[in-house]
Amino acid sequence: MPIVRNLSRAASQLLQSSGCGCGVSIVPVRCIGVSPRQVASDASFHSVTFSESDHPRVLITGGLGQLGVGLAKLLRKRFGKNNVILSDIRKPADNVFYSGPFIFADVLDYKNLREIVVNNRITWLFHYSALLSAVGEANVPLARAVNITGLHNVLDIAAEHNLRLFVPSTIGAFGPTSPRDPTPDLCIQRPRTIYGVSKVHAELMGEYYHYRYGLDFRCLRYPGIISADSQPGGGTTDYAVQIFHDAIKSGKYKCYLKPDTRLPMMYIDDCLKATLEVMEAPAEALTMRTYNINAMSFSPEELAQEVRKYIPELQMTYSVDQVKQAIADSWPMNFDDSNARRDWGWKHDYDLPELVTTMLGFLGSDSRVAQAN
Ligand SMILES: NC(=O)C1=CN([C@@H]2O[C@H](COP(=O)(O)OP(=O)(O)OC[C@H]3O[C@@H](n4cnc5c(N)ncnc54)[C@H](O)[C@@H]3O)[C@@H](O)[C@H]2O)C=CC1
Ligand SMILES: CC(=O)[C@H](N)C(=O)O
Repeated sequence: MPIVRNLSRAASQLLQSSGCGCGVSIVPVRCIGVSPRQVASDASFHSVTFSESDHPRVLITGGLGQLGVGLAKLLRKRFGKNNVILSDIRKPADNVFYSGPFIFADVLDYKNLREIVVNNRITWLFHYSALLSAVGEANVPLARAVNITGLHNVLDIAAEHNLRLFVPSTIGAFGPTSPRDPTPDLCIQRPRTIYGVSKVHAELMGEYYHYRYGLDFRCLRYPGIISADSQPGGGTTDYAVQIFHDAIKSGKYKCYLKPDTRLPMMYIDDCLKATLEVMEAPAEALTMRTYNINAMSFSPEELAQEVRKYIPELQMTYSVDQVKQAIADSWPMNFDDSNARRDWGWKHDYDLPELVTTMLGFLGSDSRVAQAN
């Protein structure tokens, strides 16, 4: 078996020469030349003060979606404005562009992404780019490219440059054969959407890179996220955001899921708080690298009933979208997040009543909320 012997000798020589002595640090560096397009990064990114240099240097990919702008705001408050770079392939609104560093980054362009990480001395990466469940089913090739090839690019760059990497997963990483009430961290995962398949792949690849190359990979499975000042990007849980807008505007909402479809949900502030907390948690506290997090669980009819406490005239009708209903019927109804609560002290702040008053207050129905209380 001379070939096998030679291969294992070569591997052990590489391991010994890796420098850190831990035996896992050979990183999957891709053989590429120097990019011909050495874009000078914005001069203001370089003007890091002494105290700012103690903070991580953060890049958020896919940052112009429902969650990224809020995450940038939270991280900038904590680490300083210039230490957090928001990126996307879309054009930012003026208020986002002027609120801190923004850069174009296509996660499918490996060399450009690598250049951004190097030029800006990035140390933490939040990988938010993705096509969500409903839009993913409408364009499987694109979802496969962004969610899987994009992830591979990010993983290699993170491993090569020793980054701490956060990749969100989702309730959509489970499927009809998973236990649904509640769904634990470790169980059967056979999702039936390209979105879910790509997220299980992300969980497994991230954990593999952690054990194989020492990558500091951290992952939370988010429930459906509800926010007032940002629009969802084409998921199955989006109804729980739209209902607030329509209830205030017209007093009517036509729901695409059946009235009793129960799904785990969370207010955006809790989601972003959890994301920062797991990234700041000491590595020793993490017994796993992928955690469920949860806050509440409700059906469209239960949400409508809570909204009617403040907008009694709300009329809810149902026109079921078969694709979204089939997806929702295969997802968890309740999420077991006891490991996150035990390991790094996860605790949500918003249950259904607080969610509803906060959303209505944000969207301009404060007077109705005040009258009802
Ligand atoms: N919003 C939610 O309810 C949940 C979100 N998540 C995860 O959190 C992350 C962020 O979610 P959202 O902000 O809601 O998503 P979103 O769909 O609102 O935003 C995704 C962003 O990715 C960008 N993008 C698409 N292709 C790209 C490419 N080639 N290169 C760079 N960027 C690209 C889009 O322009 C978009 O701004 C996603 O990974 C999602 O799977 C997980 C569970 C629930
Ligand atoms: C729960 C999610 O991941 C997302 N909101 C979707 O519905 O696709």
